[in-house]
This record gives sequence, structure tokens and C-alpha cells, in this order.
Amino acid sequence: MTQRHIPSREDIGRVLGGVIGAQAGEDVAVESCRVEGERLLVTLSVPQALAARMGDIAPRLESVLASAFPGWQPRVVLTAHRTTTATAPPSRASGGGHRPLGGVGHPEAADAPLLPGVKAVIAVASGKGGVGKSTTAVNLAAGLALEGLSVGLMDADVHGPSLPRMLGIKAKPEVRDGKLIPLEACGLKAMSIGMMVDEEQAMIWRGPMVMGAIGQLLGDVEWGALDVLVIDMPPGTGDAQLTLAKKGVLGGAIIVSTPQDIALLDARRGIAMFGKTNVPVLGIVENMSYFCCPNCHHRTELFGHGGARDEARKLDVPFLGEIPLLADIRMSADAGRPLVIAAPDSEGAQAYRGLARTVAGTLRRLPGR
Ligand SMILES: Nc1ncnc2c1ncn2[C@@H]1O[C@H](COP(=O)(O)OP(=O)(O)OP(=O)(O)O)[C@@H](O)[C@H]1O
Repeated sequence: MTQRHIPSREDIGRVLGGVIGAQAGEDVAVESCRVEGERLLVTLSVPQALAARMGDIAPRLESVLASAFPGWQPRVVLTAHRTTTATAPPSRASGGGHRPLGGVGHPEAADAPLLPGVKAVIAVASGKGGVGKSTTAVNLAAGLALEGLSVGLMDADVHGPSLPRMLGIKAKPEVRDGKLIPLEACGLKAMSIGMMVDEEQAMIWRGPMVMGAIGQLLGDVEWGALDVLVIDMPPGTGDAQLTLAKKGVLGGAIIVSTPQDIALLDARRGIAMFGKTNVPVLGIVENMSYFCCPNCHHRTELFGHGGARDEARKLDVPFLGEIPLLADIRMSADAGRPLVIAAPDSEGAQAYRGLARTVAGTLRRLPGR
């Protein structure tokens, strides 16, 4: 009979941190975690002042734990005997971090920078799902690393994290000194909610949970010194985008679109949102620009061609390049090795390397954070 993994307090703290952090933003801790048969009994201690406000959160925490730790029936109990001390963390008006839950996290000074060692943070976004944003983000990040930059890759697509699969990461991140240590793969430091919960699990998180999870991926991860942190955004213009924009860490955004009008319409919305939140749009990438037959090398423009370039011109944002539609791009992503690493001389890898060189040039011109 296979032994089930019993989640530790740290595991629980990490999973609940995203929820509690945004909901309460105060001194909440995993006091105990016990197993009784199938049941996972979790006691959280919260300051008295907060207990009343958080009274209805337990069922939500239970469902989050149930999807994070399949096979267990979680029961969450809130105890309200801790008082908020004078040294409680300052309010997170600065968009800062989270108080520890089960030892994950760290108190931050109100004006401490969220990512002190990171020179630039860029978001890879799309207005619409399925246009190849994650594939582009992973290959771009690996391409930037090949340009000699130290690169981190953060998966903010908390509803459908695909980064662990695309980088072939199966391990779970360690916690050291209260911080999550990113996993290293393909020359990148990577972190994703998908490393902590199974990719297949439905991530039916609502606004506050998404915001909390993103706060943790930024503030509770030991990113260390990086030239650039690439953030793979969820599609659309929702909570994750707003959270990141509000935290004021984004140095710029790259929009991925296919050449079709419908994708471009959504891309335009994405650009408008970044504009409203004062995040500079560094440019548009056209993905699935054309298909080149591997046998006869005939070029077919399946989704039309040049739409993103025209759109970039109309919107007065740079056009960053075209990525062809190629079977080896998909296969390498599925196999957990981005094409720029798996087949560096291939046509697709060369397209990503060109994109990485253009973006590296743009990064050099970004004002310091
Ligand atoms: N240029 C390309 N050539 C061939 N396949 C591609 C290309 N770009 C992406 N794909 C494939 O298309 C599918 C969707 O890509 P991806 O997951 O990167 O999209 P996405 O925009 O991040 O989707 P979402 O965020 O909605 O999950 C994947 O199977 C991926 O391998």
C-alpha cells in the first residue's frame, strides 16, 4: 500500500498563505496540524481583532487545502487567542509581503523593496488564452539566459500553471530561513504555484486568493540577484494583472498575440490595461506567425500574417518579432525542454534568440527600478 504524504505545517502555510495574506494581511499562523484517519486537522491562530472578520473563511480554506492535498479531508479551526503585538508588521499599503504562515514568509518594512536584488521585472501577457504566451515566456527567459543575463521566471498563471511542465520540473521548492527557494532548470530560477499543487487540480481561486498567491510568489521567494525576472501572466486583464501593476514592480510588459483579428482585439485590451496602470508596453510579439512545412519548406500563413506588426504600428508600440508555428516548439514545450535549449540551431530557436536579443536591448534602456 502506498503511503500518503502528510502535509507539514510549512506545506499548509505555503498553500494558505496566498489566501490568508490577502484576506487578513495580519498575524496569522499555522498553530498545529494533526492527522486523524483521512482527516487533516489544521488549527490557525489569528489575532482577536481579526477573528470575527475571518469567521467565514474556514470552508474556503478547507476547499483550498482539499485541492492542494488530494486524498485528505481538511478541517480548519481558527483560534483567536493571539493578540497583535506592537511589533506586528506595518500595513501593506506598499503592496509588500506577507506575515509568515507556518514559517513561510518574512515581515517586511513598509518601504523595503519587494525584490531588492532584481534589476528589472517584465510581464509576458496576452489578452486571450492559448496564443502561446507561456511557451514564449519560457523560451524568451531561456534565450535571455543564453545572452548572459541571470534570469528568473515566475508563473503568475495561478489558474493554469504550466511552467513546471514546460521546464520539466517535478520537485517541490525547499523552504530555507522562511523563504521559498526557486528551482533551477534550463539556466533559470523558476517558481510556480504549480510546483506546490498538482497542475491538473482545478484552480478555482477567486480574487483575494490570486492576489495573495502572487504576493507570495514575489515576496516570499528567495529570488536573489537577477538581471531580469520574467513573469508569465495569466491570460486576460484580471486580478493578477492588477495586483502586479499595483505592487509597482513591473518595469514593462510584452504582449503575445497571434495574427488573427480576434486575438489582436484582446491584445489591444491588454495593452490598454497596462497603459492605465502606467506599465510601459515594451512591444508585441506575433506568435504562430506562419507555418513552414518541415518537408518542402513551403511557408503558409495559417492565421493571416503581419497583423501584430500592423497593430503595433497603429498603437505606436515596438514590434518585437515573429515566431513561426512549428511542431518542434510544441513538442519541446511538452517534453519539458524549451526549444532554445533542446535544439538551439533550429528555425524556432533562432526566432526566440532574436526575440531575446531585442528584449535584452530594451532592458538595457529601461530606467532602473
Ligand atoms: N509557435 C508555436 N508553434 C507551435 N506550437 C505552439 C507555439 N506556441 C505555442 N504553441 C503550443 O500551443 C499551445 C498553447 O501554448 P501556451 O500554453 O504557451 O499558450 P498560453 O497563451 O500560455 O495559454 P494559456 O495561458 O491560456 O494557458 C501549447 O500546446 C504550445 O506548445
